[in-house]
Amino acid sequence: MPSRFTKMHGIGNDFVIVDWREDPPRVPNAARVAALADRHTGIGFDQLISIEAARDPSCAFYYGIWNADGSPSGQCGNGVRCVAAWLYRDGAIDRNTDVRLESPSGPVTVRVLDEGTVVVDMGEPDFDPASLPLDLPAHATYTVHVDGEDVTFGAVSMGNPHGVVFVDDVSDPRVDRLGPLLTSHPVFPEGANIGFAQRLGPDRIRLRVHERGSGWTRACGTGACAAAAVAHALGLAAPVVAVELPGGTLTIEWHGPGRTLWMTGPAAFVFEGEV
Ligand SMILES: N[C@@H](CCC[C@H](N)C(=O)O)C(=O)O
Repeated sequence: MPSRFTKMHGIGNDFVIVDWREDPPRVPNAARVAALADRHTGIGFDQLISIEAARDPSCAFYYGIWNADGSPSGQCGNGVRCVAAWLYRDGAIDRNTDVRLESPSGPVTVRVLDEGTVVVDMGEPDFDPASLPLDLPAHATYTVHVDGEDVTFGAVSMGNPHGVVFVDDVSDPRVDRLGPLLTSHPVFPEGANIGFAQRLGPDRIRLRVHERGSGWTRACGTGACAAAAVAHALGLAAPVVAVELPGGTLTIEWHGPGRTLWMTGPAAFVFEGEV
């Protein structure tokens, strides 16, 4: 792994970004990633993100994503905004211009509005259980038995797996208990990111996300997309929703099946480093 990195965050979901554009594709050692992610003895981050040469010729660059435990992911909403801001600062892409970037789960389109704000076309939310994967027959919502209680959730893939549980209050201790249990529930054979969504009105959701491979994070971009998409599909949300996470707010716009979903939010530089 090259020693230089950029520390960034998207509303408190923090990343180490590494520039591997000149290097052949590689998979970092999971134990090494976990050691670097350690907040006491490493750099500390929720995800490691590499910027690499695109494999798909229709895309400008590829980005790889690894969680704090070293496991790979297919998508990262806050991360892709940071990748776009990094590429803009580097002079590799222009502002106010649509640029296709390749994630492990396929292309997304980013537009840097200024160095601190990025709009992303995240593609169409995929409610097919096989896409997560989720080992249950397709339905609007699913109910599983967890720790002595029945828990109902909606499920969607945003390029990575999400379960969304609607709750009266995201600060309820029940949320802290259920998050890790649902993330590793056997109905999700590859694990899942679990969002707990408190509906504040048709255009506002408060959300906390327990992320697969990284635990509770201050924000999860794909989690915000998933919560807005599930809420819209259940008739609980308008097409444009402000999703309040502990670290800040994202704007999510989705007009329903057949349409792609847009996420708008900030990307911030923290420091440059070397290990
Ligand atoms: N923080 C991310 C999601 C990162 C990946 C996730 N933990 C997974 O394993 O799928 C975001 O902003 O979307």
